[in-house]
Amino acid sequence: MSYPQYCPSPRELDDLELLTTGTLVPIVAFNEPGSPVTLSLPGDVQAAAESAGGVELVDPEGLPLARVSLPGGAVEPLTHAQYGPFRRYYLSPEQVREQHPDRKVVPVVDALSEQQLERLSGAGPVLLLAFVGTGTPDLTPTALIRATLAVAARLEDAYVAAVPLASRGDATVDHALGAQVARTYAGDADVLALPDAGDDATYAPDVAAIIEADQPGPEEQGLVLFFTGLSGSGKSTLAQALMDRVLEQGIRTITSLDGDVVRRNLSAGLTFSKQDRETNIRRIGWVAAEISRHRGLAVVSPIAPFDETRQQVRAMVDEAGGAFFLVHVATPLEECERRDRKGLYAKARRGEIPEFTGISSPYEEPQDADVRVDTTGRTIDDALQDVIDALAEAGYLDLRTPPAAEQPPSLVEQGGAPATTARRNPVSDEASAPTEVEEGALAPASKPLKVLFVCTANICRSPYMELTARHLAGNDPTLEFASAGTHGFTDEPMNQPMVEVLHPGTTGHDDFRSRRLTTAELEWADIVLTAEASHRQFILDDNPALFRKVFTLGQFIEAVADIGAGVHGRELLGQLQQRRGPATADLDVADPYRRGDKAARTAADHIDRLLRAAVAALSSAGKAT
Ligand SMILES: Nc1ncnc2c1ncn2[C@@H]1O[C@H](COP(=O)(O)OS(=O)(=O)O)[C@@H](OP(=O)(O)O)[C@H]1O
Ligand SMILES: Nc1ncnc2c1ncn2[C@@H]1O[C@H](COP(=O)(O)OP(=O)(O)O)[C@@H](O)[C@H]1O
Repeated sequence: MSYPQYCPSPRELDDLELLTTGTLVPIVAFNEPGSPVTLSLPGDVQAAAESAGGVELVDPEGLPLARVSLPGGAVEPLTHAQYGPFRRYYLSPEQVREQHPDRKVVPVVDALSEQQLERLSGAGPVLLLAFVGTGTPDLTPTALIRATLAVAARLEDAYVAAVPLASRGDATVDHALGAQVARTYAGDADVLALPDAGDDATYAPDVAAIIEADQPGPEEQGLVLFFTGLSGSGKSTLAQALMDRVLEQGIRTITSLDGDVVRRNLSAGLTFSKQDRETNIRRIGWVAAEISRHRGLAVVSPIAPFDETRQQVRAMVDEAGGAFFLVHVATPLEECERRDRKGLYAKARRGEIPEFTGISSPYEEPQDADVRVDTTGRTIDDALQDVIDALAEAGYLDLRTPPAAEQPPSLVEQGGAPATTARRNPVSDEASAPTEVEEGALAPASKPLKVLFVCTANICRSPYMELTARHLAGNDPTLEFASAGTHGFTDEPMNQPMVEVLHPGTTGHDDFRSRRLTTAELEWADIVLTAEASHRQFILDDNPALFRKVFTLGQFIEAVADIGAGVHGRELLGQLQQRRGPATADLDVADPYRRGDKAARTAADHIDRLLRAAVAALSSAGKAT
């Protein structure tokens, strides 16, 4: 009967290696009575192992390392771990006694100080035994070996060996086990235990440099910004606004793992059962932790309703050496339900969505949040400020100072797309030279404002918007228009029912051909106006940094109405951020495709109403003349 396979924890993997090399003698097997060297199997694996008589332990990549018999826990090695930096220094007690006999063995769990070095210089031939197991050194294992090699180079006669003795989280047990291992390595020679470095310790310059490089300050550390809260609480909105600020500062890059986006990609197919939600969050946590391992910044915004799973993510990030910062977007259920921007709460109340968080599935309020923000009755910028202040206070990220070149908001060019890249003008289809506008610099008032309309296939609504807007604008030199589709085919003509409802005198429909939305077009545009919220979301999923310039046409007009008459062009764009309301479904322009002439007429009338207000507000012609 074949043994079930199991990949143990990092601590257990370290122990396995030590058991197979005889490092832990007199302990020779897992789970000896009273021994701290344990292997714990999940219930199903334990049951299968008991009936098979043992378990096969594999490394995280699935390579079989050893068989462990049950009961008894005796270990039969299959392969030795052969990889990892400085592997050549991982010597067994037998190898040490053979290669480096009669040396005092000095256990090392941290970089050695100048004072400790001084102590060693008169000690004769030594073997510095670096304890590099999981959780033992404060430094990473590689840095501890590097620092120990640097110290050995300063001594007259010293060698270095490494042993992966892991911490059990109990100082007394760790100390006893460490002493026992050191004695095993020493054999007949002595063990020389150095006193702790103490607070006044100083380090040789090369050792100090190794410590510093290994322990980045909080501002250089990887960071996982974790927004948790009910659906509609404002997680994505705040996360996106925060990412804008990070990108504007230009110091760090970001990986965004938005709840909805993850569900469409990394977690496609998962449901909202407790188990699937946990899987979803652990996947997000795993990816985010890997990003933090490489000192990146990951911004994640799932509901993450369960405390235990959030704690697991915290532990994963911690293990990867990153910092975990929990933002509880604590907008109460009543407010989220009032917003109901996706209409999901209403459905959940009607029983059409089972296990809906806050209604029929629990949300466990975090007790360990680094900051708690209730967005009720507050502007996005105001709520964001709480997060920014808390981040700065924690020392991870200081977004309080605006970029040096910050200009008065009404004059700053909108959007986060780099302004120095070559831009294609989608209207004329000519490649334009790189613009002379530097990021953050004033956008010359004389430059036309570029408006991009977006719908699904660029054959009904967005071409109608483009052509009608141009018709309404007449010869207005302050405006340029283009359109594109999120999906669908390119080079299709405009849909005939929509051509039929164009205003008399509107030109361009004969030559019009559909186009798929590209990054170049998004960069070209000063403002992007979409037919539906789903188009806006589609763009923001891939380009969260464009948050400030993408609106649904209906959402834009609501904000314009709020700002009032008399504000035009770029000045208007500057004020939009403060007046931005939600892109709710009732503001969408319904899709008339294949729904007959009446639907085309309805869509055209709806668009006309919105466009008249839009063109009047976006045009600076009245002001310029
Ligand atoms: N049953 C149920 N409960 C909660 N939410 C639901 C459900 N069904 C669909 N949705 C939509 O999915 C979004 C939440 O997905 P998450 O991946 O963040 O949820 S979880 O963390 O796995 O619990 C959430 O999006 P946000 O509003 O952005 O939070 C909802 O739009
Ligand atoms: N102060 C605020 N902070 C964040 N969102 C706000 C605020 N005030 C109103 N809202 C609105 O609440 C809604 C929150 O939606 P969203 O950010 O998608 O939430 P979640 O990602 O938590 O589901 C948006 O429509 C947003 O415009």
